[in-house]
Amino acid sequence: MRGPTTSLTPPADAVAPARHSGAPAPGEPLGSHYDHCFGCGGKQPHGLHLEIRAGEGVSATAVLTVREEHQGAPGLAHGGVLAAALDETLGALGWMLRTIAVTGRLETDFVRPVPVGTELHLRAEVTAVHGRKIYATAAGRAGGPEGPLAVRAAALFVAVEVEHFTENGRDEEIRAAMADPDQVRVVRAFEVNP
Ligand SMILES: CCCCCCCCCCCCCCCC(=O)SCCNC(=O)CCNC(=O)[C@H](O)C(C)(C)COP(=O)(O)OP(=O)(O)OC[C@H]1O[C@@H](n2cnc3c(N)ncnc32)[C@H](O)[C@@H]1OP(=O)(O)O
Repeated sequence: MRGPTTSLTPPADAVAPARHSGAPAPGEPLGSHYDHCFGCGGKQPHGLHLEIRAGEGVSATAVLTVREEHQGAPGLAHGGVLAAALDETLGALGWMLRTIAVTGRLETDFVRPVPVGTELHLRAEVTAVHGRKIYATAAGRAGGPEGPLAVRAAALFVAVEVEHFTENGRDEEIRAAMADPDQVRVVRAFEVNP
């Protein structure tokens, strides 16, 4: 039996990504997809609280300020926290395509250590689309958008229906999410994909 293709190189017949006509203008916040999300949720006390903004084309940006609670070694960020920030910024690209998509594969290179207090400037972009598969890359630079490269990632996201969440999530949270008009608006925004 054949498993999933794990290559992060788009196939030859992949197409260029198309920015959705309803995507926010470059610089505008994309908003959180879920209040309790570890990456972007405003109501998640343990979260990264990333405010992700639309970029040019099919790209997005965010700034992670590395805090004490993000440490993995004395004074240095934990790699898993940095990978989560990359994953979240990449995940927000779904807003630019108006497609609900989840991470299938995330490959991360940790290029240099990231001290507590660093402002890590993240930028993610979709590079290609092949059916349900969305190929994307991301980078995190220390101190500014042109600062030294600290982390980078290549990823494959897979487009899913809202049932991916309703059929797999815990009932309690699903019920609460579907009773929240703001959350329903988020889902509707994704469903309108002409
Ligand atoms: C009610 C509330 C609503 C809330 C509304 C919120 C909306 C906005 C949510 C946004 C959220 C973002 C948040 C941050 C990003 C995360 O962190 S997402 C969380 C982490 N990711 C996950 O939990 C995903 C878990 N994995 C899965 O569910 C399934 O494996 C997947 C990824 C959906 C794929 O399963 P599938 O749908 O059965 O697809 P499948 O047919 O196996 O594969 C389709 C294609 O993808 C390829 N593929 C699949 N997996 C892989 C892989 N790992 N590597 C390479 N290729 C792969 C296959 O080879 C296949 O390719 P082709 O044969 O078509 O060429």
